[in-house]
Amino acid sequence: MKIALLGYGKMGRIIEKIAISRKHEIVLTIDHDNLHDLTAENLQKADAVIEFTTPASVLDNIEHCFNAGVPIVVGTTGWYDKIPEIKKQCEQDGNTLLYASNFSVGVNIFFHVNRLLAKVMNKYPYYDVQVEEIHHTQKLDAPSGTGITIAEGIIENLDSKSEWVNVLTTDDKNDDETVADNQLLIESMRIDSVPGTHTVIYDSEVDMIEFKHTAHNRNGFALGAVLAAEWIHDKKGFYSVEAMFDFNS
Ligand SMILES: NC(=O)C1=CN([C@@H]2O[C@H](COP(=O)(O)OP(=O)(O)OC[C@H]3O[C@@H](n4cnc5c(N)ncnc54)[C@H](OP(=O)(O)O)[C@@H]3O)[C@@H](O)[C@H]2O)C=CC1
Ligand SMILES: O=C(O)C1=N[C@H](C(=O)O)C[C@H](O)C1
Repeated sequence: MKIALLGYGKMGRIIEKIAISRKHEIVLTIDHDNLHDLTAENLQKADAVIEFTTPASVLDNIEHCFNAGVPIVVGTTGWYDKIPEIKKQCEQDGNTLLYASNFSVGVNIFFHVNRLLAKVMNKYPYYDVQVEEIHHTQKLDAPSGTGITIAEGIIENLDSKSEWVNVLTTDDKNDDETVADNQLLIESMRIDSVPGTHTVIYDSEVDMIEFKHTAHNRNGFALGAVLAAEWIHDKKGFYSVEAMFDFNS
């Protein structure tokens, strides 16, 4: 398969290696220094695009791929308030996009079990729940996309929570934020070069249940993104990565 990479940072570089190891060809690589090469003609050389850039550039990149008629796999986080608009554009105009807040197999198993656990915890209302996420200090967005997906999985299945709120603990002005009973706290921490750690904590007066995923490196994210490009390149429409993993079947 021919793949175009939008973003050649920490993720773009690992995705390139994994794609080549799976016998794909990288036909275009776009980063900040060669944005002039981001043309429909160049994008159309690829069977699929893999996009890992920044929250500020992802929407323009999606538009470029839609205009060029090339399927896009989006790994960038921090744009999810625009999902309804993008989904509509896919459905109306026959565009193709697959996104994931986290492409790793382990995290997608975690997402699935997190939903099941939240359902179980409905029977035990004396446990309160919160989500913690830890990432490297270069991360631009908070909470993490993965943290949001985990929180949404809890809110959809646990009757006591109806919205999430975020506290970035390095941000002093948020330290005193109070959390209402119906709110699910996502606590974000930025520490050194941590690739991504997510924990769901159910706490009661007598004990605590911790459900945790720790990424040891970025290889799992990158492999998942390449698998997604392989899965989507001949499809049409708007997909989340859940459709690819399909744990319910
Ligand atoms: N879904 C998932 O599984 C995962 C998602 N992510 C997400 O992916 C995104 C990228 O992560 P990561 O690779 O670690 O970040 P990096 O900052 O290492 O890389 C992003 C790259 O994109 C470049 N860039 C900026 N603007 C553009 C543009 N308009 N077009 C093309 N390239 C551009 C940056 O250049 P410059 O530095 O010069 O600005 C940089 O090289 C983040 O949003 C992160 O949260 C990360 C890991 C896993
Ligand atoms: O920025 C990162 O590094 C990561 N971002 C994704 C997120 O926001 O959840 C996925 C992973 O945790 C790494």
